[in-house]
Amino acid sequence: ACSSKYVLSQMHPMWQGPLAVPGGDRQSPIDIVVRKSVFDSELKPLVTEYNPETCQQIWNNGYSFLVEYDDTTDKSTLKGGPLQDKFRLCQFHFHWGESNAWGSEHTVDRRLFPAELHLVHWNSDKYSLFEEAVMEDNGLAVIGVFLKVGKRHEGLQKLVDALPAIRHKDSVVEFTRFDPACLLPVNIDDYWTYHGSLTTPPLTESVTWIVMKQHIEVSHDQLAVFRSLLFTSAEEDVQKSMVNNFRVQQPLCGRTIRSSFS
Ligand SMILES: COc1cccc(N2C=Cc3cc(S(N)(=O)=O)sc3S2(=O)=O)c1
Ligand SMILES: [Zn+2]
Repeated sequence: ACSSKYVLSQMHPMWQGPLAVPGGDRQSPIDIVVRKSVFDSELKPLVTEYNPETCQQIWNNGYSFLVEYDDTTDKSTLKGGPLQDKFRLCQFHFHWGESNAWGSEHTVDRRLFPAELHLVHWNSDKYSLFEEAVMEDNGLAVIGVFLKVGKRHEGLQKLVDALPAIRHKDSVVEFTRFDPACLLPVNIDDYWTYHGSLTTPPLTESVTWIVMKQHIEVSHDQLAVFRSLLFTSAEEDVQKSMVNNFRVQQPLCGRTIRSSFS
C-alpha cells in the first residue's frame, strides 16, 4: 500500500511546516488563477477504471483518514488526461477546515472550499513499487476534487458511517467494496493540471496534479463527522479535533497551469 506510518507520522496536527522545501520550485498546493491557465487541446479525457474489490481498509493516520486500495496489480487504474502512462490507485483521503468557510488546499481564483478530496495514484508502467514512484519526477498522479456543502452525498455515507470506529490516530478498520468513482463529479473532462508536490511530508515533487473544475456536494452533517475525528491517539491525555489539516499555499515559481477546457 502507499502510506506507511513513518512518513505520515511526521505530520503534526496544525502542520504548516516549512513554507517551501529548500530548493523546491514545484510545491503544492497553489491558487489556480483561471485567466492565467492555458487551454491545451492535446489534453485527453481522463479514464478511470476503479474496481471496488480492491478496497481494503480505512485508517486514521493522525493527519487525515485514508481509504487504502490493494495496489499490487493494475486493478484500479487511471490513465489519459495529461498522463502518458497507466497509474494505479493506492489511496484516497481528504483535507478540511474547522468551519465551512475554508478547508481546501487548492483554491480557484482564491475561492476556498470547505474540503478537498485527493485520489492518489502511482505510475505502475515505470515503477514496481509505490515507494519508488513517490520519489520520481512523474511518479504520482493525484486527482483533486472540491467539496461543497449542500445535499447529502449518498455514496459518501458508507465512509462517514465508518469514521467513529477510527476516531483516534493509528486506528484501522476493514473497509471493503467501496467504489471511489462515486466521489468523482459528473463531469471529469474539465480539469486543470500542473506539476507539483505532495502537500504533506515527504513533500516530494513527484505529482502530476489533476484538479477537477466541477465540485461534489456533501451535507453539513456529513462534513461534521469528518471534524469528529481526532489528531491524537487514544493514549494521549489531550485530545485534539482533526480540523484544518491543509497546507499553506506555495509559490507558483513560473509554472503554467493547463486547462482541458476553453
Ligand atoms: C515514501 O513516501 C511515502 C510513503 C508512504 C506514503 C507517502 N505519502 C505521504 C504524503 C502524501 C501526501 C499526499 S497529497 N495530500 O499531496 O495528496 S499523498 C501522500 S502519500 O503518497 O500517501 C509517501
Ligand atoms: Zn491530500
